[in-house]
Amino acid sequence: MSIPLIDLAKLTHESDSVRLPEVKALDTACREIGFFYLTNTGVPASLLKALMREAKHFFNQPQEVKNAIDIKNSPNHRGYGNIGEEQLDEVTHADWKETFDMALDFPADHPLVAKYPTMYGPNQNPSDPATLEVLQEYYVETFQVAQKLLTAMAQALSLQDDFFTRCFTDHVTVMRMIHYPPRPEAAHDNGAGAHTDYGCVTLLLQDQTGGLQVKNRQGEWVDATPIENALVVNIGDLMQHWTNDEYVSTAHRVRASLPDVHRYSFPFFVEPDYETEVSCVPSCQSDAKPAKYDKVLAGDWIQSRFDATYAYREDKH
Ligand SMILES: O=C(O)CCC(=O)C(=O)O
Ligand SMILES: [Fe+2]
Repeated sequence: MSIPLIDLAKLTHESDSVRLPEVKALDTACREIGFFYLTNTGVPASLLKALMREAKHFFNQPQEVKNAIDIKNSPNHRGYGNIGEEQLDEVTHADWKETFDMALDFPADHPLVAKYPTMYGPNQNPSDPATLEVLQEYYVETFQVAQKLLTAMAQALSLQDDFFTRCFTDHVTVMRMIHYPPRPEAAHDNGAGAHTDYGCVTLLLQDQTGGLQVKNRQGEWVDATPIENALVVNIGDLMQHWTNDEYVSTAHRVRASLPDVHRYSFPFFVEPDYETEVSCVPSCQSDAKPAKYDKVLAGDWIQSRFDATYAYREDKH
């Protein structure tokens, strides 16, 4: 099974005859493979180029500059993660990649920071203001894409339009930059080990290198070949819970770059307010198919997944 294309301009079109078939196609993609390309996102191509440029600039800096904002020093998981820090596949190797994470910036005296200090708090920003500006702009633009997409998903699931978007007031959506450096010839080739994502949906921008693979229902690894200016979207575990396994959170992985290739990618992990109560939506349960999962707080769920993949967080709380 290949990865379908979904057009955001059609998903948000005012004419039913254009919008409804696309919402149906979105629904099918979420059920059958849990992955699709999103085209016509409205994010300016110039911003995507600027982001790529700033990522190269950021990761190219001397190690001590990056270490100054080491994620290990952030109780709430923001900043720079060195190679080997994250291991997505719990049974094989640490990932061959370096990362930078940012999210909404909550001042240290905000009540949510006191309540959930491992999820809310300040960012650790790159020192170059030009980089920060581009990252913030991309965060704002991509969050708008996420809101449109979540609205279309609510429609696909016969829910009120704002069923999902109303859970995004103090949300913990994370924007990440990843650099997969060339790996030494003899090293293992886990760029990112096989895993599912934790949140609602992930919107991924990738460069033209390739390497991302998706496991289809037949258990085969399918290449998510880059399409210029399109985002690769996948369903996360929280959305799978929310929909009683109707929408599938699908395993994916990244093969590490060849010895002389650098790859850059930008996942945007769309995650709702910590205190969002996630229990099966009405349209996904029936007498024949009762809710499979207990109600869970979105933040508790995401937290437990973080702790499993980042060694340093295990003794944090
Ligand atoms: O780099 C990629 O293409 C995918 C990364 C990914 O799956 C993740 O960070 O969750
Ligand atoms: Fe992922």
